[in-house]
Amino acid sequence: MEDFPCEVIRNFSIIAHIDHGKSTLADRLLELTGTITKKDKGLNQQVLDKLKVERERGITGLSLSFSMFHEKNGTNYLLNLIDTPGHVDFSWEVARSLAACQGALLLVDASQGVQAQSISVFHVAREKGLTIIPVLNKIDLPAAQPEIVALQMQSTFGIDPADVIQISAKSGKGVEKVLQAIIDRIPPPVGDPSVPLKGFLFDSSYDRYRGVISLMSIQGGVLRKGDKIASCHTRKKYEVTELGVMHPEEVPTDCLRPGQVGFVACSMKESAEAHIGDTFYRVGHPVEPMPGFKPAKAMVYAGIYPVESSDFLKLEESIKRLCLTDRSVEVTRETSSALGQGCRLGFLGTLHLDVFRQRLEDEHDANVIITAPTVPYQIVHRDGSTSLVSNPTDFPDPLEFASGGRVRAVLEPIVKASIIVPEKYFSAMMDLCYEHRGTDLDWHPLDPPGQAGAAPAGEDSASTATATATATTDRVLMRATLPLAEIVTDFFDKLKSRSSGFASFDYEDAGYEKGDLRKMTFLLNHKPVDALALIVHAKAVDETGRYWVEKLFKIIPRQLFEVPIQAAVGNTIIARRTLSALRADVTAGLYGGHYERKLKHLNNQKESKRKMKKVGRIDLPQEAFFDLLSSK
Ligand SMILES: Nc1nc2c(ncn2[C@@H]2O[C@H](COP(=O)(O)OP(=O)(O)OP(=O)(O)O)[C@@H](O)[C@H]2O)c(=O)[nH]1
Repeated sequence: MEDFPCEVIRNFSIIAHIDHGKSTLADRLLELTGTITKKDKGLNQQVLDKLKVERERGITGLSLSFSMFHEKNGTNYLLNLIDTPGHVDFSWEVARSLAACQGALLLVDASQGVQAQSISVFHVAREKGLTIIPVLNKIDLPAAQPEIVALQMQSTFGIDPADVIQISAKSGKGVEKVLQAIIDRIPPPVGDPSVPLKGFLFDSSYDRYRGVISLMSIQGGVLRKGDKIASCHTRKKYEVTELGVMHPEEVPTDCLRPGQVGFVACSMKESAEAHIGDTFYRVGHPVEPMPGFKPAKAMVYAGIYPVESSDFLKLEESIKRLCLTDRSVEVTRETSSALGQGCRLGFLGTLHLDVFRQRLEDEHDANVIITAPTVPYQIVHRDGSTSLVSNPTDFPDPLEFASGGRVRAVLEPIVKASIIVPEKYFSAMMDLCYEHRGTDLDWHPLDPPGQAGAAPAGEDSASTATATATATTDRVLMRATLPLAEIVTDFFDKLKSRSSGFASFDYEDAGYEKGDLRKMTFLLNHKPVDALALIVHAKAVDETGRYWVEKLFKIIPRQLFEVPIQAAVGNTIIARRTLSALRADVTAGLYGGHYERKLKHLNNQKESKRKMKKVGRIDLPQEAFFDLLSSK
């Protein structure tokens, strides 16, 4: 690695909206630099496919970060592609991993145009001061409109259309120019080998035998096998057992030098110890950590319970195992009187939750009930202290807000959302934002005047041409401030269905704001069911109460006695329905003449029902909760 000083190194990332061709371009670059030869292409294609599947499912599977060697005009360059996570839930991690780069390829699909995530990743890259190389992909598609999309990039990002490189990552056309631009336009990293070691952790994966494998970028000093290093964040110490470059598989090296990027194995046992954005130093030689480090924070919480209560220990074991490979899930045990033992899990977002559930079901064969997702609320107490509440059952009751109560206010997380949509769906999107307590709504046209809009995100190439033809209107970029709680349920589904799939959406964290919120409880036969408690905005109390009571009414099986189903806020009942009793037909077989006997039977039945009501509680099967919480 001594042969590669900073001047011949380029560290870059590919940033793009989902499906715009990031992996395909990475694959082409590997091929063009001979990292994957045509001969073993088949084998490596499998490696890439496996990576992709892993990434789609596990999110933290293996990274697509690689080192490539490329000779140009007699100089041997070391090009490091640094992968960034591809979903909005991880936008904060994207920002961290970009800190290891000096440049980024901004990849935009020429048939779909600039999308919401293209804009957010562009801004992150620009804030980091990276050199941005605009690349238009998929120019081979009949629906591609490279000139129009280049103008869109000009009006949205201020990019000179002359700087835009047009490629087809699929066929390889134009990809050579991308390689040239990486060398010509991206500045080399700076770093001094003689200063104390400073390693920046930008990604990690998990290996069953070796524990956590970190990907690090060396900012200063030299890292060698056997070195004792420590984390600035946790202060934990480790010994480097293996290190090297990803080419594209692990290739051990003697050392990693400034500006270089590689893998480091150092007996780190759990993924949770590998914090993206953490800085490592040589034990005894502390350094100033890279700026702006914050550990990943969970934004969506949900309780997870086994459908069969007796499966709890098995479920807990499965959750623990999955957490070994996913550093960002928070886990605590919780008990519900309705559902028994379970775990409360914190996720980065709802997609993260879905992926986790999917993995539990697929890889661990678990059958689980997941409670409604909740965001973390900040409770401001009268004595000035604050606490976070992420479980509706811990949310203060209305009495506690009253004068003399312990709570002064509740703050809820809010986000700044961006939506890109053809103008004809604009008013539907505005309504959607207002329905979800959107404020500060602001918009402006995205496409230069008179240009046709592009195809909906996610369309496959075959239908892209038709889709482009239908979207004849210009597109607008809308921005709004929304409470996070409003977008963790069905916001995204509504956004897609009300825009016929044309809207793209992204959001970023925007801190906390005061919210007028209430804890809603549901009572079955006058008993509150903890697993169903919700936190609801004051204005939505009536509607939400009625909706859930109706849903419960449909799902709960009738009992031998009457069951009132109620929604309540504090002591106030918001909605009620009553399940009538199943009437066992004790008089069947008795006919007309025996009137007195019939009456006697009916009276007996009434008496026994009264008894049942007194002792009556509902034994809701877990499956009923499953139906209730998994249906929309
Ligand atoms: N026609 C055409 N299709 C392409 C091109 N580049 C990529 N694709 C296709 O576009 C789809 C998405 O490409 P990927 O490389 O998986 O996109 P990605 O950005 O890595 O996707 P995510 O990892 O899901 O964000 C795939 O079906 C590719 O085959 C291209 O230049 N032309």
